[in-house]
Amino acid sequence: EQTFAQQIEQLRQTLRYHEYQYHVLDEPKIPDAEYDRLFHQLKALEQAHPEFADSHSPTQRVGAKPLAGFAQVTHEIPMLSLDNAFSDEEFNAFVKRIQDRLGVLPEPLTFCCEPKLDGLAVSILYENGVLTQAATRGDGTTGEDITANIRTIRNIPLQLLTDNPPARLEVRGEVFMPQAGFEKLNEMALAKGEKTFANPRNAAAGSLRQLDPKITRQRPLMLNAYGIGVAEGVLLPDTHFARLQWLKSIGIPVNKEIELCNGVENVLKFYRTMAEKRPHLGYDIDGTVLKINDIALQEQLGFISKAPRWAIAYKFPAQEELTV
Ligand SMILES: Cc1ccc(Cn2cc(C(N)=O)ccc2=O)c(C)c1
Repeated sequence: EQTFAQQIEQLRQTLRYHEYQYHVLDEPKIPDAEYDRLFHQLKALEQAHPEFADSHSPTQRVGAKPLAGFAQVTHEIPMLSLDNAFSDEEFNAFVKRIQDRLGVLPEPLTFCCEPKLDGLAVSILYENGVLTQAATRGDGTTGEDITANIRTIRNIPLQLLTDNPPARLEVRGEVFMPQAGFEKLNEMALAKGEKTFANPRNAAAGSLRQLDPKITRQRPLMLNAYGIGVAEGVLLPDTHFARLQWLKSIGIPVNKEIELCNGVENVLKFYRTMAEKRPHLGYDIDGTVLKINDIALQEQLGFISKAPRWAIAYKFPAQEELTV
């Protein structure tokens, strides 16, 4: 015979497991209706026993009331934007710059190749395994606190699926609206004489900017993680691809098209394959993101963050140190 507390905790674990199977592995073990039944069973138990309330329960996705405005969040690590390439030649020039900086390496460079989802970049902070804050990218340094809205997105876990969570883990990813959900949303908006959205990206942006989470909750948004910002109390894998696999293993959804490519030819093949897949992915992408997979090499290469691309300091030769 289980106590109510045990029943409630068991249902929470069961729901988290099924959310992982459905949203992260795309391998549901039960029909949607069965998940729905369990979900409402937990809700009823929690309402009957408020002493066991827990804000991280799978039932706690919609905040109480609308916000008056969005607080600001300063990113501990800036969320920088990417340089663009628009041709094979420009990508080759990018690789050559890397090789010149690294010095020619024995084996070909390994790239982690990802589709570039056309949505909004967000930062989601988990402290001791529970979701505590989420923010938009903003200008890269400061974003808006959209925690309440992010909590309503069903494929974002409110709690990481691990027994020993990191003290702090910042997940970075793209929030997007699949095309089918976008079309359904615009149909409903038309039927209600409300404004429609021009494209899924605008619809996602508009949905995340809602002050009332009850509205955001009705929007078909999803997250795909693409990286890690702050990480404390955990030893991360030493390649980007392995880090994404780790995120997936603890319940964070990662795009299934991501793959490793050795050498430039295979990267360009990935780019062409994604161009072919683009019309039937079910969500908008505006290109690919190609990253050096090895973290040590990433750190060796660093960022061109502060330096503007349009200005350069042309210095005089160093003067001989004045000896006194
Ligand atoms: C009514 C209803 C309930 C749940 C879902 C989607 N879904 C399914 C599962 C599942 N099958 O394990 C788990 C989580 C979840 O979000 C839909 C589409 C509709």
